[in-house]
Amino acid sequence: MKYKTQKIAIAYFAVALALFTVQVTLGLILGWIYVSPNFLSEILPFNIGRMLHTNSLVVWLLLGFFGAAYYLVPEESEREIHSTKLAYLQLIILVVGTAGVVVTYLFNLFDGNFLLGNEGREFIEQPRWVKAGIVVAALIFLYNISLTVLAGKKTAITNILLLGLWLLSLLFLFAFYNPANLALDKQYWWFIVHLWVEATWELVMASILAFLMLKLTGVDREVIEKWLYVIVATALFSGILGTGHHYYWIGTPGYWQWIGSIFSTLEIVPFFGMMAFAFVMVWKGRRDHPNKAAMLWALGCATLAFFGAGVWGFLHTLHGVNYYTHGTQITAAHGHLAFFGAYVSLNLAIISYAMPILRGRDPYNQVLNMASFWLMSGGMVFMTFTLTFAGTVQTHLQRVNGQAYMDVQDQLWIFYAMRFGSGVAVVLGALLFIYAMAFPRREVIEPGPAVAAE
Ligand code: HEM
Ligand code: HEM
Ligand SMILES: [Fe+2]
Repeated sequence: MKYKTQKIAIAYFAVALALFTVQVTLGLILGWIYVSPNFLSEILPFNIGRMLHTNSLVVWLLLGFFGAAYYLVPEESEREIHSTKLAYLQLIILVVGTAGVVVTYLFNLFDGNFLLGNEGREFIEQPRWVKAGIVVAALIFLYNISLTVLAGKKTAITNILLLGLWLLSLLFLFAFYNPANLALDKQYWWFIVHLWVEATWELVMASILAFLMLKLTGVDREVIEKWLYVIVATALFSGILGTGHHYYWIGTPGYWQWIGSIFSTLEIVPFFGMMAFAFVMVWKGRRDHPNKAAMLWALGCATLAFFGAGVWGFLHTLHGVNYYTHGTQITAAHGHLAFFGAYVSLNLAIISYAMPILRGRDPYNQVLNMASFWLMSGGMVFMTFTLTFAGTVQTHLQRVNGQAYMDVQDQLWIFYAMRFGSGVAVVLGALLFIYAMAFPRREVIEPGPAVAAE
């Protein structure tokens, strides 16, 4: 570790991983409710658990991005972070906001209250006071990081990271705009939900991957920067108009069906680019970096993101297909693998790389970390298949044959049972990851002098 303010990242990563455990455990509960619908129905209704599952996902991913920024910006800018105090203040605000959300959702408090009640729009259900807190925290973060970058060396990696973080924060402001007209409400709602994961977060992903490749493979910075610019340009070119794939059936004009189909198909390009980038860098790289687990997560991230977002996204993005699959388990299959591949794995990659350095622990539990990669990724891939099968059957019975929703659900039981099984693997993988990062490696018993002499 070259700069002492990089240590801020430890706190962010620790809180992120704690929330990650909460998120996947809630997923498991939701998965069990699908198998046994009355499970916990009095204490934790499905809709509340679902809000907590998706919101904790987004919050921990963002905390991970913030942590990644606090780790890599000093190294890139060759400067300490402008203010350590502000960085911790930002974390405290976010933790208090998260606690507020959990309490409000769990006990269903302040229903309908303008400031304190939850808003009920998927992913941005947070009460308005929490949203305001998020904006304050984001402003503190942007101020702190921007001043650091401006005072120091500017690299393509920090420029693109900052661009992504600024744009995603600005887009969050649409969370305050909730028009009464449902079509308009949805139109702006996708500005956050879609333009986050399919535009601005992609910039964050590309820059963090670039940083990891720079460190892990030792390829020249100029080569990495060229790739970075191409990826960012194709991401923005396709992703912005690609929002149209959510405008097919919400009451917007019909031309969106063509704009959405064409541009969202092009969204495969940046994800393919990131995968090709990662593999070409490893192939060209001269460095044999000892942290193989970080490399595994980085390559896994680029690959699973290509499949989850690119391939599974394309599967249902043409409007002729989406007409049938909209809002079925096909959507859930894609949502899970895309989020896991792109953003969960990205965070686990940078955490795997940075934590051993931050905590001065090298060698660390690397083999366990790699085992957690296979367990978690295997579980998520299996879950994606079970949901894809469930979604295919559902689409046919419900959308083609016209059977009632609940009658169809009854016939999908076996897929949901298998999804639950894969969820168990994911949760175990997550716990293993945390164990590998949190605890020192057991001492390796060196051969004694007698053995060595043989
Ligand atoms: C890191 C891993 C995970 C990620 C990234 C993730 C992500 C998500 C996302 C984005 C949604 C909303 C999906 C949509 O609107 O289509 C969701 C819902 C859900 N997730 Fe997960 N999840 C993860 C782990 C799990 C696990 C381990 C389970 C357990 C089996 C699970 C079960 C569910 C269920 C049952 C829903 C509700 C789906 C519905 O409304 O029909 N998730 N998750
Ligand atoms: C990492 C990037 C991505 C993530 C995290 C992601 C995640 C999601 C999630 C969670 C949903 C469900 C939203 C909801 O209805 O609540 C969704 C919907 C959708 N995604 Fe993605 N996605 C990504 C990239 C893509 C790409 C590249 C494509 C196209 C090639 C795509 C095509 C779609 C389509 C068509 C829907 C609407 C499904 C429906 O009509 O029900 N996604 N995505
Ligand atoms: Fe989208």
